[in-house]
Amino acid sequence: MDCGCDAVKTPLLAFDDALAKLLATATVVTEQQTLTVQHALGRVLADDVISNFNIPPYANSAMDGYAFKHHDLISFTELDVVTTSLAGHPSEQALTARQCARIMTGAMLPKGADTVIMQEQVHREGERISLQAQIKAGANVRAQGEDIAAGNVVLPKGHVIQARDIGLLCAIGVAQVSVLRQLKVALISTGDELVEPGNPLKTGQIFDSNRQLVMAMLAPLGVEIRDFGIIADKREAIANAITQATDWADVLITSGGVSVGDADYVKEILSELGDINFWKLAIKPGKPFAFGQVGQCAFLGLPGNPVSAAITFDRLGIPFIKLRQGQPIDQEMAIKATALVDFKKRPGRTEFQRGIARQTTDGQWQVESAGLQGSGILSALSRANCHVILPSESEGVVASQQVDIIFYKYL
Ligand SMILES: Nc1nc2c(c(=O)[nH]1)N[C@H]1C(S)=C(S)[C@@H](COP(=O)(O)OP(=O)(O)OC[C@H]3O[C@@H](n4cnc5c(N)ncnc54)[C@H](O)[C@@H]3O)O[C@H]1N2
Ligand code: MOO
Repeated sequence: MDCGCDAVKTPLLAFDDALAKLLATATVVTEQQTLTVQHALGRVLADDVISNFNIPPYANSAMDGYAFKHHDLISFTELDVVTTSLAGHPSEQALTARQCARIMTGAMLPKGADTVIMQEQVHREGERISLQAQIKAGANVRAQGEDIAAGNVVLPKGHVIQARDIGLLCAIGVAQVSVLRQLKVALISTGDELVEPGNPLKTGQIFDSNRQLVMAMLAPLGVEIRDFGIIADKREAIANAITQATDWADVLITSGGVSVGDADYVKEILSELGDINFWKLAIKPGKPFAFGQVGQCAFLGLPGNPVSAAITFDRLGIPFIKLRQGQPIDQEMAIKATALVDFKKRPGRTEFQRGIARQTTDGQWQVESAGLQGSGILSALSRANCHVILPSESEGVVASQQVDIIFYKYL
């Protein structure tokens, strides 16, 4: 039993139950904004995007060569070159029997043509060509609308815009899109011992690493971040910072002060200003993680220990924020790996240990420990590439047994 602390009174919530509770409250932002396509990367579409154009808008050549009517080949072995079609400069001349057009890749097919032969497959003398290869009707022609038909939905509402979609949107001539607004995320570190990196370190102080780590994890999610910095372990200072942050943000992320120490005010103040949905999880690291609501703002109270902050934010914070932003949460697949060492634990909490997984030549996965598993050991977290997941009631695994791993994506 723990030390006479609140763990005695507050039962630990199972990881899956905590995640389910968290996600159950995750309402998606509804406000929309219009953005130029260039600024829409990573954003969530608020409406379907419909193409006003056929793409390609006109039948065109896939090769540099000669365009002609395939039917002519029944009667003729040679064709006269009567016009030229360049990309951006279509030929005005319609082809008649036994005629062909010099044509370049991307150029519009002249009227009367339905097939293109590449120039390497013809013999040209003056303005006459003879075909040196068999060719099928319609060969090397990109049909009008073969990629996208006018009126089709090219990207559905709710889609997260990827780099490749920017190309697609530009190809259909869309300059602006309607997207959901960014989720506003505020960050606070608490602790008298904390100093911003780059400043001198006095006795009893450490550098703040949690806020920067969480901000780095948030970067690919494209949220709007406001950094409220380091707040001293003083009730009033913490209450002020939390009030300011929750007035502005959709989600407040705090680090530290959620355990049971004499200066651990964060959880206490959050419960005074709002409601704690749950506190204390049956997970390791990250037991004192707290979740709740102050006014319209949700808060995620990360434990101060750096690895606990990182792991709880990865396992609980990222899916919550993705869902609030209207993004689908990652369908993570735990895979089986052979433990190369013992991964031991005590029953009672689900553990997310730091592992280094590698694939063998026969495609099997193996995992070793990334080092010390303490919740302050950032060097092991940095070396690791995956969570080694040890179920709550297990005592871990011994070397050569199979264990579940999940690769880091945001860490
Ligand atoms: N009597 C008990 N003590 C503790 C318990 C418990 O159940 N009973 N739980 C332990 C666990 S588990 C964790 S995790 C920590 C969490 O404590 P807090 O969230 O209150 O965090 P702090 O006490 O403020 O700090 C803990 C640790 O982390 C360092 N820290 C804090 N913030 C940062 C930061 N931004 N960057 C880097 N390092 C940070 C801080 O200096 C402490 O060393 O409580 C255990 N104690
Ligand atoms: O959960 Mo604490 O995070 O064990 O250090």
